[in-house]
Formats: sequence, C-alpha cells, structure tokens
Amino acid sequence: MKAPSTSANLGSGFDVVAVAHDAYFAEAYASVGSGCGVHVRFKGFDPGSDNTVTRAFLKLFDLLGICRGVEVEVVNNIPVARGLGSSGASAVAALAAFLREAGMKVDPRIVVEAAGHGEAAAAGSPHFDNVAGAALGGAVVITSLNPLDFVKFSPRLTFVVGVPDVPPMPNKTKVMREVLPKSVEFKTYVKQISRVAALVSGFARSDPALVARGMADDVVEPARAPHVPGYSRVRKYVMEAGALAVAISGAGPAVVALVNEKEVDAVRSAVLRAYAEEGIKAEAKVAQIAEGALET
Ligand SMILES: Nc1ncnc2c1ncn2[C@@H]1O[C@H](COP(=O)(O)OP(=O)(O)OP(=O)(O)O)[C@@H](O)[C@H]1O
Ligand SMILES: N[C@@H](CCO)C(=O)O
Repeated sequence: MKAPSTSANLGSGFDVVAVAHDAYFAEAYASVGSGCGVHVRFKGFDPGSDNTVTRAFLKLFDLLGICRGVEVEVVNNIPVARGLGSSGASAVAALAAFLREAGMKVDPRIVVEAAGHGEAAAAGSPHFDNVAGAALGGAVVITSLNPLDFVKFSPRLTFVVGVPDVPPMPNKTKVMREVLPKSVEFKTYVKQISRVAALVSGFARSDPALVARGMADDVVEPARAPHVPGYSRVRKYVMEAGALAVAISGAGPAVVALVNEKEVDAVRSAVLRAYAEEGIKAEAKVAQIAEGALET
C-alpha cells in the first residue's frame, strides 16, 4: 500500500491540520501468518527496532484486542527528518497493507490513533496530524483529540515543496517540539484561532486565498524559524515570486508554499535560488493534494 507525504500544521494549525500531497510516497507490503508478533524490514532508511511501524502495530492490536503474526517491508521514498511526515506515512502504509492482507475493515479513527501513537518513537510524543493526512488524504482537520476524530476535505490546492539537503538534526521533531513556547498572550490566541478558522473555511470552500490567510502564524513558526536553514530567504523570495503563502512543513526543515497554477514555475525557481544563495543544495517539487492510504 502507498501513503503520501504530508505537510502538517500549515502555519496556525499546529498538531491539528495536515495536507496530503503527491510529492513523495511511502510503500509497505505485508504478509499475515499464524502466531503473534510483528517483524518489520525497512528498505533504505532504517530507524532501528523502536520505530513508528512496530509501535503502531502494537497499539492497533491493543485497540482491536487481537494479535497476529505479521511480516512487513517498508520502502520509504519520503525524505526522512524533513518535515514531510515520513515516519507517520511508513506506519500508515504498513497498517493499511496489513488490513488489506488480513481482509479487515477497521474504522479509520482506530488506524489513525494507532499510527499517531507510533509517532512517539519519532517525535517523543504522539501526534495525529501527519498520520491522519497520510491515511485519509486531502486536507485533514483534527476535530477532537480525546476521543480522536477528524474531518477530511478535498480542496484543489497546488504547492511547491522545498526540501533542503542538510544534515538531519538528531531527534529533529522532538527538539522542534521542545523549542515551542509554553504559553501565549490572549490576543495572540484570538488571532491564531481566526487563522485556523480561515484554514478550515478555505479547505471547505476550496479557496486557496482563505487557506493562505490561515497559514500565517505568530506562535510556532517564530520559535522554529531560527532552526530552519534558509527559511527567511526562501520565505522572502517565494512571496516576491507570487506565492499565496509559505510555511514550515511540519517540524521542518522543508518548506511548503501555496501557489496558484500560474505562479508554479516562478515560485519553484525562487525556492531553488534562495537555497542556492544560502549555499544549500535543495529539491523543489510541485505537488497536488493526494489521496490517502485508506482510500485505495
Ligand atoms: N519510522 C521511524 N521510526 C522511528 N523514528 C523515525 C522513523 N522515521 C524517522 N525517524 C526519526 O524520527 C525523527 C523525525 O523523523 P521523521 O521522518 O518523522 O521526520 P519528518 O519526516 O520530518 O516528519 P514530520 O513531518 O513529523 O516532521 C528523525 O530523527 C528520524 O531519524
Ligand atoms: N505537528 C507536528 C508535526 C510534525 O511533523 C509538529 O509540528 O511537531
């Protein structure tokens, strides 16, 4: 099964918003046997024995009150530790592959809950945005954390995703969650919730200008931007090139720009020029909203 890359947060939607895009995909193959226990093989990047996939299966079996013998192979083509949801997508693709092989239909909320708990292996704490996007596809909004629930929208959005080739920060997502402020001023809170409202309204109306308004952020991005190589220059250049908005993708360092089709080439060139001037090799991919692993 395939699971798409995702950009979580989109500025103001920290931990509750993610978009699935067709920039990259993780794939997983599963076989189901007798017995009880999961064996995972990773082709390419191998995170080791304590990984999101194994934890996701343990949580899934716990939630379903079952145990099965499962062999899984993960082929993850989503750049790791870049803010593109690679750890979450590998877990979602693996769970989806298992469920198909086992002939099981399971409530998507259970799959997302299991994969989101698996994220603790990568981020230090569970979070459900990337995995909800990878599972459902489209633009997903977490509407309740306990019990977990979410709403999927299918807006027509076009992105340019800039992926810098920089040495991965050890425990990157965990570190980028530790730099976040512990509190915000009430007036900032009100500004932020109006932005999340703009994100959701923009998803519902498939209105890029409204989504762009929601991608502004006065809380998470200012805390993280200093740790994202080239971000201020990329941000400046892509906005000058006509992007509607730009944000750190997930916990970074990748960036995600929302664009109108007619600005795609100019914004993609601006991303590459900005990184080049920073002396950073980078990739810039044009991406559309993608379907999730549970759709196929
Ligand atoms: N499947 C995995 N299991 C456990 N740890 C992982 C896995 N994949 C990556 N990691 C590690 O977790 C950290 C975050 O990696 P991950 O790939 O989740 O980041 P990301 O793609 O940037 O995701 P996000 O969009 O959540 O920031 C890195 O230190 C990485 O080495
Ligand atoms: N919402 C999470 C996503 C990580 O991709 C964070 O920003 O830490």
